[in-house]
Amino acid sequence: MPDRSLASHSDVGVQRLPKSLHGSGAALKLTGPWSLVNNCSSKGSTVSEKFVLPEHQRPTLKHDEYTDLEIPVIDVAAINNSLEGDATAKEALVAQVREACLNWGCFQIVNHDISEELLSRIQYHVNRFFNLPFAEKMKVVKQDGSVAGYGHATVKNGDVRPSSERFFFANDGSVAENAQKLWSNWDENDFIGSYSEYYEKVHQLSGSLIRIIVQGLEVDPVHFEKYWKNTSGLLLWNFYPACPEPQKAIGINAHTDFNLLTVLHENNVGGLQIEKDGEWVAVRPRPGALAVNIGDTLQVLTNAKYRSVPHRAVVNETQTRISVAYFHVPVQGIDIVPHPELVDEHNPNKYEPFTIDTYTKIKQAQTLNTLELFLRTDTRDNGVVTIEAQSHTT
Ligand SMILES: O=C(O)CCC(=O)C(=O)O
Ligand SMILES: [Fe+2]
Repeated sequence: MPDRSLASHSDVGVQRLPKSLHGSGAALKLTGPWSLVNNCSSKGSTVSEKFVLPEHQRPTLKHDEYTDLEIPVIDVAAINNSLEGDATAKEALVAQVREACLNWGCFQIVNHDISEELLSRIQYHVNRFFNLPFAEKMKVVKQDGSVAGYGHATVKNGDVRPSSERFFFANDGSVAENAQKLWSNWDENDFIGSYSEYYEKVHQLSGSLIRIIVQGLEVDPVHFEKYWKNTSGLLLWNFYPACPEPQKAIGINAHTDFNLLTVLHENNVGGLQIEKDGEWVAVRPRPGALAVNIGDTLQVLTNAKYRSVPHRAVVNETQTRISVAYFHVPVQGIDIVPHPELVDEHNPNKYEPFTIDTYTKIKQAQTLNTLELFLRTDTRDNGVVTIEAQSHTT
């Protein structure tokens, strides 16, 4: 099964990059919103050509092809216990999370404090938004240079489009503005209320999770804290319409996330796949559970002890899938460097310093193996980095 190996999942051939950190695909041309017009199923029983992947890139693992190889499911009820209060439960949680981070780079959590009622309210708004007529959605289309708005995973000129739509939110007043444009006559308040409630909860939860994650490293946490003190995050709604020939298309290309940590809610359809030891593994959705994955910047802070997991989303023939991703983002303007206690003669510092501001821009042009652009020359094999060019941006 060729596509199961990540190494064979090269989109447009292999690029060879010079040692320089910069110039990594800045010339890529991105499509504009006009290319959103139709979705995967718009042609009836066959998939529209713009979504058809070359044969060698097609996903062979179906959305619901689950096996016994499953990502860990972790009960996080003890997440906010004080160590003094219930040391045993908390220590057990730290140990489970550590194992999951070392072996998988991701896990699912249950018994968190985001209620199923709130999750279904969010799903209601997600469905309502994406089912609006195209012209309505275009009222809030993402403009060049802004983070927030409606769009789809950016694609290079001439490349095939992922079969999904997206709506990005930013903490810059645009949520209220967009809500007004869309819902001025009906449930604007309900939308903003549900959005804010979810944002606050998932933001808090991510803050607690990241502390549990770094506790498992058994190093002085002070180095880490500046990266997430008063930090914020971004929410993204993803929408994957049913696709008449799902085996020919992809919902979101293989990528890693740019940030510290992502918390993902999905409906009960299935489609998320993660890469484990060169093979794709389908993640089984569990009602009420949230999926958590390590992002690139946490990989750097841990000097690659914890890895940012490559993942993708596949589509299916009959059901619409939605997901809501929360990206916990490090504070801007600070160099991201590994914890000194995780660097020694056996594990030299692998990365050149960078800020999240720079990284985010580069990530837009290359979404898989992006960190290889920042490998220190003394840790590279031969001074030349091999990357797979990708077409999706997170
Ligand atoms: O929808 C999913 O399962 C994955 C979404 C994702 O990876 C992303 O938005 O970065
Ligand atoms: Fe992602």
